[in-house]
Amino acid sequence: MASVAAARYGKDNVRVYKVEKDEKTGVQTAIEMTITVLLEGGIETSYTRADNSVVIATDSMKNTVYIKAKEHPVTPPELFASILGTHFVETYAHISTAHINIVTHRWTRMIIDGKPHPHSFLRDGAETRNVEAVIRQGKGIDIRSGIAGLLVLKSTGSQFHGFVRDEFTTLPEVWDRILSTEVDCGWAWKTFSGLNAVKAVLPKFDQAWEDSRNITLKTFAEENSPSVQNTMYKMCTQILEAVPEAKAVDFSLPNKHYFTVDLSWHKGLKNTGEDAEVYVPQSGPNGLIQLTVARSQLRSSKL
Ligand SMILES: O=c1[nH]c(=O)c2[nH]c(=O)[nH]c2[nH]1
Repeated sequence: MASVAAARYGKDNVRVYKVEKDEKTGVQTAIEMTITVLLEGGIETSYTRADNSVVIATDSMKNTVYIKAKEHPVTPPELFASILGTHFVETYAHISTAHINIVTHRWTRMIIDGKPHPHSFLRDGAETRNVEAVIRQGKGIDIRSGIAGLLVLKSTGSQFHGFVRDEFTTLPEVWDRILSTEVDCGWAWKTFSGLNAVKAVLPKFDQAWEDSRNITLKTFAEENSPSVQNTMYKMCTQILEAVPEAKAVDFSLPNKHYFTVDLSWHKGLKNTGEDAEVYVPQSGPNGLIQLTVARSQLRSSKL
């Protein structure tokens, strides 16, 4: 006999834009998000017996996103995800869990003649602020906040040596290399008991995002990196210290390689070692280094 082992469904790629207007100053703020809603619960019969009486149409989920965006603040995204998810598990008795993902895109205020412009913005990069929230009926809210698509490069201040050398190894050891990656990182909050518990720590969400971003950039820039592995561990431990409410921090970093090119065949041009100036950016294959550091592991590593 076959049986349903797992099922969830919902609306993906719900695009929403909201403008916040400060009537006193005339300053407006643009917020653009892409939202995913996935629901779980007593929906098995919709798959096994064509029982649509348990189906909330994904079209209605999309409508709900727009209505809740009108009725409530959409920032910080951790709050809006919690509001949305709580609505679904509290409104529909047979829905036990709501998975709400929010990707917030950058609309950075323009600086015109040295002054912040009241209503004009630019997209200064593909970086997004992300929230993955799981809202369980009567069992609290789990949130992972994060940053994705933050492309960084340093032209020196990175090394890689001392790794395994055997009959499969061709990579030379280097004491000076280019380091580039696209940061995907996240910090998982301790479980919130419900929407009110999320509301109680509201300012901490923006602060955690700012601290995590600053720590990531500062560590990347200032450290003479011995490896992606060690640099990302340093980022994780600092974020755990800066965000006491986070129980774990994770990073996924592709190593975007830049290869040197030997040009000595052309009139003896020197372009290797200390003379390297022209490199060939690689699209793939690339390294991919991942790490999660949890608070308890951090404590035991200090013993
Ligand atoms: O920082 C690095 N870590 C690795 O594991 C690795 N492997 C590799 O080929 N280059 C690098 N760089």
